[in-house]
Amino acid sequence: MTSAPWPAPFAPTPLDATVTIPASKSLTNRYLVLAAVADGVSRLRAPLQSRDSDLMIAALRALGAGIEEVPGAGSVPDLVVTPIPAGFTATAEVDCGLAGTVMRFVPPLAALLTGTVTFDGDPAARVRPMAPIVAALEGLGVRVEDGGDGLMPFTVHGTGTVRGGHLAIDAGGSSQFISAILLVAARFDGGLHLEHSGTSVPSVDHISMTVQVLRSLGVTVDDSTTNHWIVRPGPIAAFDVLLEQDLSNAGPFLAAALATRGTVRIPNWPLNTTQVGDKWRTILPQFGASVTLDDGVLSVTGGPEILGVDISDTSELAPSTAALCALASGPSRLRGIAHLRGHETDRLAALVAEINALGGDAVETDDGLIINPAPLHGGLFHSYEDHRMATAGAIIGLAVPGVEVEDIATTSKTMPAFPQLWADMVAQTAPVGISGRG
Ligand SMILES: O=C(O)C1=C[C@@H](OP(=O)(O)O)[C@@H](O)[C@H](O)C1
Ligand SMILES: C=C(OP(=O)(O)O)C(=O)O
Repeated sequence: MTSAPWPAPFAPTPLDATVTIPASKSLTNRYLVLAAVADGVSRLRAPLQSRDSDLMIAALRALGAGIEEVPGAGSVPDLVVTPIPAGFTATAEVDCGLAGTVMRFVPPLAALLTGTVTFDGDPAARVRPMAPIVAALEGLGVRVEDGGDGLMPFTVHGTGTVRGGHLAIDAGGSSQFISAILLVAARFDGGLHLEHSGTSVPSVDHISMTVQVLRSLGVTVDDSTTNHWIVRPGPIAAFDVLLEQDLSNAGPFLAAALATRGTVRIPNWPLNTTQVGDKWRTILPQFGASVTLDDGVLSVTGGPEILGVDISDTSELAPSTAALCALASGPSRLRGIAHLRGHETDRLAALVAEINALGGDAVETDDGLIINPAPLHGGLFHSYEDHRMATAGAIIGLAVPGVEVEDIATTSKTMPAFPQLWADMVAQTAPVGISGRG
């Protein structure tokens, strides 16, 4: 169900705000999968609570994992995960919603069980690329029944073991195809030699995250040859981990500093992280912001104007980046993001449509966007059930009076608290006008 249009807070004066962001989706859902196949009971401290993590928890419970909420140190409960018992037989239907991490990461795990597991999701999920996962499982000797198109819905018929060995897939559509197989590969009889057979893999930082998380749990992964990953069969250690905040979801809040020529601070910024969102520290200065990281506090101050940029491989940071480009005084180009056409929506088309509907000048290229300066006006910014489209609209709305975001509740995919956190951030600087239409 969608909510009424959300009048995006307009900030006529510079913000001066401090914000804390909930936990990382990518880390929470990786650790959940790994806890389900680990050698003992694991604990996730301060995990993300969101639609994508809820869907992952429900999926893993349906596959036999025990997942219990217990009081944590803060307001968010910890999760204690008991792994799937050996020999577990599953007959389950997994709802993937629109979560790439659920639809890609869980089928290889289902292949390790005995039984039949059907995967389906939102209508928008049924067009997200899945064929390399289906092909990978079939290549590993697992029977998968689909409609012949490699899309959801499909059913995985597990026999309790996966033989492993050498496997070549084309992961040009999503890094998640690689991460998905790597996450459980130590449980394959012969381990795995995974090879990417296409030209380039997108979102490589997310693959590095997978590799580093696996290594931290004692799994041997060799990624020394480009486009090859070798995982040795063996134990996956149980763990007790405190989740980092989501640095990609920090993006809209940091962008708010630029959109209002103000300052936004985020405490507890991790000093060593595998999250792609750490790249904000190099992306935002290109727009003219000053960025410092002192005593774990990331502080971003917007410059007198937002400069145009030319940036490659922004991955899931692209929608927030594009929102800043739409507010910039010079032309911008975003490259290396063709695969965004297979994200929650076709993000390239959606960004062009919504920026231009507000008077902007954006065009698609083969692999990204060109966004030229143009005076923006208020209007309805559609979110396409895409959390990052909704937050892109919020960024623009800070600088342009009269922007409304359709379906702001879609931010619950990874950050249900977004509207509240955004309002709290804006309220930290008075006076503030709230400017909706009508
Ligand atoms: O592994 C992950 O946690 C993710 C990988 C990336 O997917 P793509 O490679 O499809 O961009 C990213 O965009 C997504 O939000 C999360
Ligand atoms: C692409 C994204 O999500 P998903 O994990 O559903 O692929 C995203 O969060 O930007």
